[in-house]
Amino acid sequence: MRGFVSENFLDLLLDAVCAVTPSGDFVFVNAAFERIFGYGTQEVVGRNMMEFVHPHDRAPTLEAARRVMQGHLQLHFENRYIRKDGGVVHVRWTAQWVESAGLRVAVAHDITELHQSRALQAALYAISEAAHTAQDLFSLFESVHGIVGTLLDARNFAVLLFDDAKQLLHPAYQVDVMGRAPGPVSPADAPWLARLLGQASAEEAGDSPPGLLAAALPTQDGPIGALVLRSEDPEKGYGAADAELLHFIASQVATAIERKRLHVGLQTLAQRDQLTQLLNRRSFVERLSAAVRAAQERDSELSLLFLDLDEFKRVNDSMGHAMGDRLLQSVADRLGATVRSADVLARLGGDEFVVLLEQDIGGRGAYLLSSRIEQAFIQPFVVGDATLVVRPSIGAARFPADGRDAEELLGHADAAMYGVKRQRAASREPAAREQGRLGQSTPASAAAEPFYRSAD
Ligand SMILES: Nc1nc2c(ncn2[C@@H]2O[C@H](COP(=O)(O)OP(=O)(O)OP(=O)(O)O)[C@@H](O)[C@H]2O)c(=O)[nH]1
Repeated sequence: MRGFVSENFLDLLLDAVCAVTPSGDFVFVNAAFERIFGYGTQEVVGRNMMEFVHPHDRAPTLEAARRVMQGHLQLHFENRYIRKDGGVVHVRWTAQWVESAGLRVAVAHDITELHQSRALQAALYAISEAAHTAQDLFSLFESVHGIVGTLLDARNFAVLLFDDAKQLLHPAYQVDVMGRAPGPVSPADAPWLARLLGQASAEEAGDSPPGLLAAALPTQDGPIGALVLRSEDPEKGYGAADAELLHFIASQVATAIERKRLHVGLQTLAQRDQLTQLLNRRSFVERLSAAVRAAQERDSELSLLFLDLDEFKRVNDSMGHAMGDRLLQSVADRLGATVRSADVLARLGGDEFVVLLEQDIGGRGAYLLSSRIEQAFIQPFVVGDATLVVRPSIGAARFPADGRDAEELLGHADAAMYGVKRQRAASREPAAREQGRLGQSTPASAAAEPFYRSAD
């Protein structure tokens, strides 16, 4: 009966059945073994099973085999094998030592699909988690890269985002093991990308380059870009199942990008001054408070500069509020170009600006920056047809000497700035009196001299 069963039923089983010697050499495999692993009987009998085990799983597999040899019935041991076609197959084993035959007998159930759906579920969860936790789009793409890498060969991976204005796809993130770094690409020059973005038909586009796998990032308003994977072995490339998988992932990534963009947009809106795009008062005070805490911990110092434009009101009064706005924007740009990238620049409101020197190099650092700003304002501002000369009064405060917290420091720097402004006004007074300007209702353009002037 036993012979009858083995001869007639073993090859009908969906699970692989095999028998190996104590050292792990195959002596028998059934037909399902070939369906699962890709190797026929002739190709494996006499070879050691460890050759086929995924390198990462060899140690636990040897340990499981040792336990079977000790007489334990091994149920539900999971490991991975490399299929003949190079693919990875996940299997769940049941194995037993058969003393009478001197062989280990094992039955392997293919759980690759189950594993893939589990991995996919985990990946989708991780992508949505990353959309919430990533600080910005780049870190979101870094996380997505890692996640896609758990499912597909993503050693070469790029996220291309579509720039509507320029009609170009920009690599917002790309990692390439060979160091290739292609720049922006126009769908007009890459028909396969045009097809992905729905701008060309399959007939027009033809096949995508060998070894490439790409999926559009779909949104309700159309694709916003694409995920692109490149295999190092174009012969092997990616299959239809991989394409389907990437397509599915791409739709989740597109949702995550949209969510992140919205979040970053709202965050920027809340943190930035809308006129100049500099940090606003609220976020500057947060930043200053954090810097004070850090300086306290490090037992170090920091400096703060407080700037207020002299007689800015006259620009508004004589040339209009819109012109005043444009001057404030130009002032913000010039300040941005004058401070170091490590300094934190903000507009507190009106014509008041502040600079925080987090990487402080002593009181001298603040003094030097203050002089540099004064120098930068010597050059007139050209706003539309007008050439305007405007100067800032600058006050400074240092932590911890001038204040223990953000509020005290700002108060001190503000007061110092007013001291400078008063001195200046006092030194201007005699000259203004001479010209008969004080106490008179004078045309703004005349009264403004020398603080601003219009182009002729
Ligand atoms: N164009 C424009 N003006 C603003 C804005 N916010 C505030 N202001 C004006 O900026 C002026 C600031 O005036 P102050 O700093 O008090 O006065 P000032 O003329 O600069 O005089 P001093 O600071 O004493 O030299 C006020 O007239 C405000 O109405 C803005 O967003 N745009």
